[in-house]
Amino acid sequence: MTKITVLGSGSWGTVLANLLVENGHHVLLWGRGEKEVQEINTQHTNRHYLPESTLRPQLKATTDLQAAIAGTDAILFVVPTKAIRSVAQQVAQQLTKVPELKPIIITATKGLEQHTNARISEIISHEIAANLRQGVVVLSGPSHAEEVIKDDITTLTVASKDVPSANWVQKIFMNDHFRLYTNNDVTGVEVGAALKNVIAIGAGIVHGLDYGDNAKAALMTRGLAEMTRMGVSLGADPLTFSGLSGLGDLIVTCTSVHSRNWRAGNALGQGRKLPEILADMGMAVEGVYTAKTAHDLSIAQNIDMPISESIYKVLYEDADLKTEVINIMKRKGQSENELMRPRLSGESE
Ligand SMILES: NC(=O)c1ccc[n+]([C@@H]2O[C@H](COP(=O)([O-])OP(=O)(O)OC[C@H]3O[C@@H](n4cnc5c(N)ncnc54)[C@H](O)[C@@H]3O)[C@@H](O)[C@H]2O)c1
Ligand SMILES: O=P(O)(O)OC[C@H](O)CO
Repeated sequence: MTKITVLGSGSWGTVLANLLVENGHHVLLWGRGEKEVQEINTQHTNRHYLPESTLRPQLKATTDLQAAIAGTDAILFVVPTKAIRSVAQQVAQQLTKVPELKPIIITATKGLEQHTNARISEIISHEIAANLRQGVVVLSGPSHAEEVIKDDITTLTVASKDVPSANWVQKIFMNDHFRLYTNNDVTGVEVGAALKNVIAIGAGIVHGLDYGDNAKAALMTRGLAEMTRMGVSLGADPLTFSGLSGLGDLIVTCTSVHSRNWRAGNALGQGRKLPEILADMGMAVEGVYTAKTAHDLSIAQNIDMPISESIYKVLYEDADLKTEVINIMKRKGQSENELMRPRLSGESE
């Protein structure tokens, strides 16, 4: 039987662990909260993150990282972006004690690290030396935990430069309601996954401000153009952005009430303040964090990202929402044919 370690007992980690149990694998879920781990083991629930769901009784959780990793075939990271590096360092410490283990590493986290602008697979590959593991595989796509836990139909992308590792991950996750496609464009998949969260905050803002469907379609389409521009500047294939990890995830995150990013934006549009929104959410809202990285990256790469930049200003500079919308509309006329438009210094965003 395949043994899989899942790191992060929040919404997505718990649901992916539960799905792997459903597929017949031996799964150990590692969490940092003793109470949460006890609840999963004894009541088969995780009420803070999944209030209405019951988990499979075979799913076991632990706070002991060494025990979670012992004898494992694969380690799946599902902690928020800001925790990835420190958790990867802890994992590397454990793997050094058992160098013969060499698990496949998987990540389902969506973000870009602040200050370094690094993608999740880059952080993990750097912190866990290649001699301690097999390939690093990225799992991404339109997938809300709230629907996967109900066995609703979901499709994802598994991206890796290591084809055997990607094929292995595709196989362990697939079943009649969970379908995966492989992709070798790791950069495109990870950049799309991270940047769509920023655009989803914008989609929530537009809804909260009571703009119509035209505005929502415009935001998603021009947001996708920004995501693609940035991805291509970092070496991604533009076609990846039409796939599940790009357009697919953008659609679900910009239109679903399950989305934490959309809900945060919607609350901002209705006039609530960010600290209060985040405190009430009690779950990762990755787009808030990624908006800062997108801002830094757009300067570093000299890439024009007016929508993401406006969202950054709303989040970090307390900019007025309606003024930002009007400023985007009043920008100089552009051609839709242009893929790589540089950031124009001094232009009003
Ligand atoms: N929720 C979803 O439907 C969903 C779907 C696809 C991808 N994702 C991505 O998965 C990642 C996790 O999201 P989530 O929704 O599960 O978040 P969440 O807020 O529901 O859970 C995060 C979990 O990580 C734990 N954690 C935080 N910092 C930690 C640390 N330093 N060490 C150990 N554990 C730590 C928290 O205690 C919590 O259990 C995010 O990048 C998100 O974008 C989420
Ligand atoms: O709830 P969100 O906004 O974090 O989005 C979750 C997933 O990324 C959707 O695919």
